[in-house]
Amino acid sequence: MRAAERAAMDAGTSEWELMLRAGEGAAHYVHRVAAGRGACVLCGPGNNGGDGYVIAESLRRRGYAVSVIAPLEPATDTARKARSEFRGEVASDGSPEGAVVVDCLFGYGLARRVEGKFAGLLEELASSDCFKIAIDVPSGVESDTGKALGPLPDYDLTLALGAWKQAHFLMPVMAAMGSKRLVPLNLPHAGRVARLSARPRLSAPPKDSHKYRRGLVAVVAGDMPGAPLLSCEAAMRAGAGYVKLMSDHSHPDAPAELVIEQADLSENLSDERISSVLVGPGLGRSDEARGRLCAALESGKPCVVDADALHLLDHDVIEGVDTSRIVVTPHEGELAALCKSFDVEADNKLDRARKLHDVTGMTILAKGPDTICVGEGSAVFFDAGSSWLSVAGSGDVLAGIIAARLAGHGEPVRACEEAVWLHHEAARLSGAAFTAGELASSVNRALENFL
Ligand SMILES: NC(=O)C1=CN([C@@H]2O[C@H](COP(=O)(O)OP(=O)(O)OC[C@H]3O[C@@H](n4cnc5c(N)ncnc54)[C@H](OP(=O)(O)O)[C@@H]3O)[C@@H](O)[C@H]2O)[C@@H](O)CC1
Ligand SMILES: [K+]
Repeated sequence: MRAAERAAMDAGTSEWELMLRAGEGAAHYVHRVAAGRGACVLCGPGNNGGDGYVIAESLRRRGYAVSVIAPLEPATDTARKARSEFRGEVASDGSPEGAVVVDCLFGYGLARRVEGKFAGLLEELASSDCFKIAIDVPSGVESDTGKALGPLPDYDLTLALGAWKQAHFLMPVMAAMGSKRLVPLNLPHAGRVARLSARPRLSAPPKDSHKYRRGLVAVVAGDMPGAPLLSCEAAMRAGAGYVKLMSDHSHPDAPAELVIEQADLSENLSDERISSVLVGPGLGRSDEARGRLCAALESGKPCVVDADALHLLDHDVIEGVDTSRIVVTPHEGELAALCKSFDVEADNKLDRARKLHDVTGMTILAKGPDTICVGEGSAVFFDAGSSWLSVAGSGDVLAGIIAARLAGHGEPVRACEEAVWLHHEAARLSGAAFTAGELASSVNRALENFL
């Protein structure tokens, strides 16, 4: 964000102009929700506070009763200019009062724990029943990592300025931001920025399609039959033309359309019509399971590695394998296990996923309420899906969807993005307290909504 702002300034746009765009753009939203009711703006010493004075002046000109509380005088030239342009009163003390309170204490310049008067204001805000708006990011939050450095009220609305910051899509702060909106500043993009996954557009199979062209997914099963069946169901409903279950067990509950292949796994996986392989759900963690994982990876096909298989992955297992074709789908505990196996250390989820990708070359879909995908290109973030997705078998369904999308086009990051959207949409269609089986059977209806 700083680089983008610097580039805009080097190209002739002043910092003041950027602050006006930010403040006026945000004021527009504040005006819409305040709808004439009294507003209070909390201003910090940096440019986030500067935005606050611009917002306050914009509201004042619209006829609002606006109060401003600023515990410290502005510390930057641009914030001082914003302060001098505000024609209303500024108090250094007081309580946030008014139907709407706008929090401009700190933005991405927050550098240490919030204490003293600033912490007091955020605590009062937290216990108030006003409508709470955070400008850029909630003021007690480190914008790169989402780490809380101070009190974190439950906001109703967060207005990101110019671009999304990583904290907008990371837990636990993501859950405290309320609705999120982006105020455009018309900045050029610069450097490695956070990318929010855009709603994908999927297409129906072409007129001359046949089952292999749509993709043949091989699901490698192990000791436990239930999980891979969920993955198969999801893969069939996520657009794959053909799904085979590679299993040495009998599956009396398997649907008639699922082909089950037994015996020599490596031989079966050498079928050149297979376009992706999923291994992990129900695999177990025995030596035999490890052998099946190796067979899946050695097939050279694009491969989704999930669940038990994540505990078996290490440097030896991926030795000589083209890891750019591998997608791993760890939840928090599995991510920690993978980091241990590959000697990766980092103190937050995003950095763990990034480093794991750098060390292994695999695409990492780090699951959770704040799912992140790190593969080729910049990290991809997602808006939260239904919290009902926290149910056993939900990951098996997601893995099956990824395998189906991967079978269709072979692009790991794209497959992950499409799958997360389909998974969220299937959850939305399934309502409350659904089972993983119901989730899997909603995937084709979800797909229909992206055509
Ligand atoms: N640059 C641009 O072009 C544009 C930027 N824009 C806006 O600027 C925001 C970034 O502004 P910023 O860099 O001035 O940082 P900001 O978040 O206001 O805070 C820094 C100040 O707080 C202080 N401080 C830090 N931690 C503290 C603590 N715990 N407790 C107490 N004090 C603490 C710190 O003091 P210091 O650490 O230097 O002692 C410094 O004085 C950005 O989020 C967006 O809203 C938009 O207007 C668009 C144009
Ligand atoms: K803020």
